[in-house]
Amino acid sequence: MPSRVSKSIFCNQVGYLTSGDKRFWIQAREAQPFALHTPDGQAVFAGLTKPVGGDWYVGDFTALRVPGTYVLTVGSLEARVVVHRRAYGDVLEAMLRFFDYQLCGVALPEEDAGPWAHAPCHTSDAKVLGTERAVACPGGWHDAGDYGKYTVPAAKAVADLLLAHEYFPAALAHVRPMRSVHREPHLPPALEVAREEIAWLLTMQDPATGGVYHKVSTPSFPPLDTRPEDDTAPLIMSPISYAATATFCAAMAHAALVYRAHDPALASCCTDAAQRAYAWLSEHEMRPFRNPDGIFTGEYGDRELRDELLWASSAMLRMTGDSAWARVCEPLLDLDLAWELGWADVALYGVMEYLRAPSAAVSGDVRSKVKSRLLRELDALAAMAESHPFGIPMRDEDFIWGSNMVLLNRAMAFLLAEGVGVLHPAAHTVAQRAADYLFGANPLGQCYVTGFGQQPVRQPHHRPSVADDVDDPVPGMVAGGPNRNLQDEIARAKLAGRPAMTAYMDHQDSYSTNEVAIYWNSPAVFVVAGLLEAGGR
Ligand SMILES: OC[C@H]1CNC[C@@H](O)[C@@H]1O[C@@H]1O[C@H](CO)[C@@H](O[C@@H]2O[C@H](CO)[C@@H](O)[C@H](O)[C@H]2O)[C@H](O)[C@H]1O
Ligand SMILES: [Ca+2]
Ligand SMILES: [Zn+2]
Repeated sequence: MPSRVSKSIFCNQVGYLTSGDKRFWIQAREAQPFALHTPDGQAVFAGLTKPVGGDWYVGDFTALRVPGTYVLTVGSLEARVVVHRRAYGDVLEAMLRFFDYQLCGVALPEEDAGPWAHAPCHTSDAKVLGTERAVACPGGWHDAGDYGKYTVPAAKAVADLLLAHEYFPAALAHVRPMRSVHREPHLPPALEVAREEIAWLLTMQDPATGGVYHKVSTPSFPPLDTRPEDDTAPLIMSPISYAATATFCAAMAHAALVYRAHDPALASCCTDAAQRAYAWLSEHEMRPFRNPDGIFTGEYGDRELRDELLWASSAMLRMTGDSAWARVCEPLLDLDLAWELGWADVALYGVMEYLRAPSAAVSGDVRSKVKSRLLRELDALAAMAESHPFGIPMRDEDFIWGSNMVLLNRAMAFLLAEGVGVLHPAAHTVAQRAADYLFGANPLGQCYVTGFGQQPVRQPHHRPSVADDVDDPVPGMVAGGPNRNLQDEIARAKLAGRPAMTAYMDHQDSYSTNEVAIYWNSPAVFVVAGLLEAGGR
């Protein structure tokens, strides 16, 4: 098939860090000279693109380390590129403020939320399914484009934000959350934002048994053009589940450590909650959650629950420093679980908790075995990135529902590993390629974050953005991204036969490619903060 010649330059539409590596892509039949000029026409850099597979060519202008706004030209094509020490400062702030926009049960005032302000929503108690028991479970974040609040993905999102704070506090220090919606004492930004979800999670634990409800939602998804405050169907608490209780336990144990220095009262609540949740796990079987009759919102079903037990057990190990927990974790670390950071495959969170636990509490042999496997996992991802035209650790089969999260989780794994001494030479290159891809360096030239780039997401499957009378969507939201499995009507009608990396549509009805979710934004916050922190040095 004749190779196609680019109609555009595919580059990071948000910008490039002054000291970072800087690349763009084009489609061509042979290598092309390229140049960068200042707006007044002064040439500052010239180079030649190189083939990277198929008809893709890459241009590298890493050596340009003078901050500024430039015009990149390749033949008759041109693009505007920004080079700056904090090129990702604004997008990082917007991606963290997304969680405040998702807040449930509070008024988002105009002074903070701008035109996307709204009145309090979902303020009624929830009924425990099948009973007359009412539970107050206010606050927390709407999960995604819907208004459900689900324990399992909440645990991932919270863990990611806590990790971002622990790893990259300097990069996050400049971010301004919506101050008016947060209680005193004000905390470092990621902790301030995450505290709202932690406070809601605590309401999801059954005081009598320590078990944790799987979700609170209306029976069905409301229509897409429903504003939060207009979603007044009754709230139902779906049954306690093993997955919810285990991921809750892990998130609480992690939070207990992080908030000890900032909000001791919250930290001690988290400690108790984690202990009671683990006690429930010890008395219950690993039973996958299934939507009960009459409940049609998101299921977050998951048949493999040993990874959730690993995450809970190793979080308890790190929280207590008690080596007895290591004896529980070690056999689970030996299993052939998927070491990932997903909402269903969570083992890598457990691995990280184990490796970050006090060394006196773990076996030195197991620790080094775990580190070796982690390095092998990263080697496999690095090999994928090496053979991908855009340098991302993705194969065609990885372009599934939430593929942008898959990519961001993989980049996050490299940066997490660095924090426990598992250094991979490809770490920062993979993280930068993931950001380049997310911000526009992809075959669609799509910047997958609302409000950013020359071609931002404009029609996300996000009820507040659809239902309001504001043209622009809520900013800072990461869209799910290409999904080759055609899992919504629009995708089936318009995307059939498309190459995996282009099976995406910026359409409000394409929920399987264009929704947004708290646990798609959370790895993005981690990775972009990591790039900023490294670039800021
Ligand atoms: O769309 C984001 C969420 C909006 N709130 C309701 C949730 O139910 C929804 O979550 C998504 O729900 C989808 C449907 O259950 C999940 O999709 C599944 O994701 C799996 C991979 O995680 C795929 O293997 C599988 O084919 C696909 O159906 C996807 O991960 C998950 O992010
Ligand atoms: Ca699992
Ligand atoms: Zn709400």
